Amino acid sequence: MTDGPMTDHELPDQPAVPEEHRRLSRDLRYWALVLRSFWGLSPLRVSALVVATALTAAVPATGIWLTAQAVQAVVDAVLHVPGALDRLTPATAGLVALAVAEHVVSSMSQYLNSLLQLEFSAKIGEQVMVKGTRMDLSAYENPEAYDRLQRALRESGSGTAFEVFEEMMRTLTSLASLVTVSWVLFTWNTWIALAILLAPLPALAAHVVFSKQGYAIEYHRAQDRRRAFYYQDLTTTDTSYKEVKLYQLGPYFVDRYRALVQGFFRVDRSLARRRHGWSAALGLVSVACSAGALVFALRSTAGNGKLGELAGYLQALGAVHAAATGLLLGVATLYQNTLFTGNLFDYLSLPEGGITGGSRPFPRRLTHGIEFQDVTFRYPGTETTALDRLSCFIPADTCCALVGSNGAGKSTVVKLLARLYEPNSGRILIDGVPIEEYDTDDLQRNIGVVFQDFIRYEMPVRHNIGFGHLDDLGDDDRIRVAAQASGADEFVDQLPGRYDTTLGRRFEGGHQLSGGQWQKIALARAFLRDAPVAVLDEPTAAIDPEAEADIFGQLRTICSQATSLVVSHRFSTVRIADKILVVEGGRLIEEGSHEELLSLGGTYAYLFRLQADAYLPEATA
Ligand SMILES: Nc1ncnc2c1ncn2[C@@H]1O[C@H](COP(=O)(O)OP(=O)(O)OP(=O)(O)O)[C@@H](O)[C@H]1O
Repeated sequence: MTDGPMTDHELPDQPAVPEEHRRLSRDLRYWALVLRSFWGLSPLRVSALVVATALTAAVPATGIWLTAQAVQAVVDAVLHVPGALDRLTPATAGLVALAVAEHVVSSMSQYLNSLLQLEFSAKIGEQVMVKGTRMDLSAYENPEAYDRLQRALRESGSGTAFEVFEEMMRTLTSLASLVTVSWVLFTWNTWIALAILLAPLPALAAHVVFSKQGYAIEYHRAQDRRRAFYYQDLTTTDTSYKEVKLYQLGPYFVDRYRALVQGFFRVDRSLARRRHGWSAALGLVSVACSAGALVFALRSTAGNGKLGELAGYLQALGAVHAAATGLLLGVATLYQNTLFTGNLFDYLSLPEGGITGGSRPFPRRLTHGIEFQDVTFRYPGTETTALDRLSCFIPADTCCALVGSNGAGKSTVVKLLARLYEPNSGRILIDGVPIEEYDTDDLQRNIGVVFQDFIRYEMPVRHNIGFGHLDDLGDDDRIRVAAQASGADEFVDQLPGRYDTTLGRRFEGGHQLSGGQWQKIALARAFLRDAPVAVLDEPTAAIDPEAEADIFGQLRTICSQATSLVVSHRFSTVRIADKILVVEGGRLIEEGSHEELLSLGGTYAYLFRLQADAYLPEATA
């Protein structure tokens, strides 16, 4: 994919709307999903809305008929036709009653609509969140899947699903209005009825065609839109500000953004030109048709003297135009919004968490250990082999270190152990039992992981640590003990609200921490978990040497109570491990204790000496 936006040249004449989206059956499925969602919110309100819709639909035809009756009664009264005034009174009363009823029903519909909209937007946001928690990690790490997720998120906030529901109701109303008005008109004169009914069609056909194209453009633009947002993000967030400023990257990102947005504009402008050109041209055909209907109606009335019907035709011209416009715009908007809403419902109906486990509870303490047997793994959608028949053993109640150069596969080992991915081949055994036999939730509850890119929750310290074990959120003692273990207690005690101080800058009163302090908080979170398996991916990277020494002491304590895996580039951390596993290119190349590996004189010894020399050049000279 190039970095430039889609240009006019790349835009196909017949846009490549994905095949799936062309199918009516698919749209019907989305409509059914929309209806089911709204019905689920409140069957009573939806039923009331359907009744209101039916009543609204009957208004134009009733109005036309009553107007014709009233006008004819007036004409007859002027001509002194007997009984004319008797017909005028009920027709007038009917028109008044109709106006009142229309007002009441329309107010009620608006109220019901706004309630449903509020309920739906609250509910759908929650559903998207819940779904996000149930998706596999691959949905976040694979660009295509991530795009889909972003589109769904956009739809959940944009209200298009509600518009689909609203349009469905409006389309039904317009359709029913057209049918009832046609019925009245056809009873008067077939040709006039046909002319009136067909008049709006040409002008609106263009809208349907161009809505499809509009959608196709947006659909294919998803990546570029995301890129544009990304450039915006880089120039407007606190985390990127310093580097963007000092490297003077601002103008570059603005230029990239501008190039993308101008590309969007060019394509949109071209579409707008064609859309409006065609609409104007076809609109003329509609105007001609309406004029023809008017001429017919006038001539016919001149012949038969039915002025009541003429009044009905004149009113019908407006009513049919409104209903047909409502219908076709409704269908076009419905079509477009259905496609967008499809993103949301497709996402909500994606298969959840392909990684399923068995029912075996995870052991409270390992007795044998963790074993990778010939494990091979490729990230979904890639050809790179991240782990290549990796075999290694982490004995129970020991502290193992995983070392290797960048991209060697260390974090991938952590992800497989935490069941965020499944190996393509090979087995992972925990206490001799294949990992997939354990209940996945239980397994994940029993692994305390500190990821390299741990989360900095912009919430109080208590939550930042308490999230390690939610049940302990209110247990001050346990939270403090965990903070002591990671060395976080010292600076937390200096914070204005201590454990209730909000961290980060996003929210009012927030207190920003240094990188190392955040890391200590993340460690405290893992310590609180008190899990039988502890995995620390670069646990001390941002921590000062003094604190590091303290944390090592704690790590030793943890290691004596849990089976631990420490991923680190710092050999001062690594050397405390009982066993060190050296990986390269996704394979285990060396293993043993620090001393054993040093005497082996292989990769580990080389890397260790490299680092030690950097610290103590004279000592090792
Ligand atoms: N989400 C991903 N999608 C595709 N490939 C990935 C993904 N994450 C890692 N890889 C690839 O898998 C291989 C192993 O990556 P991994 O992150 O496990 O290395 P690592 O040893 O932890 O590296 P580092 O020391 O830099 O953290 C690398 O070739 C990397 O490019």
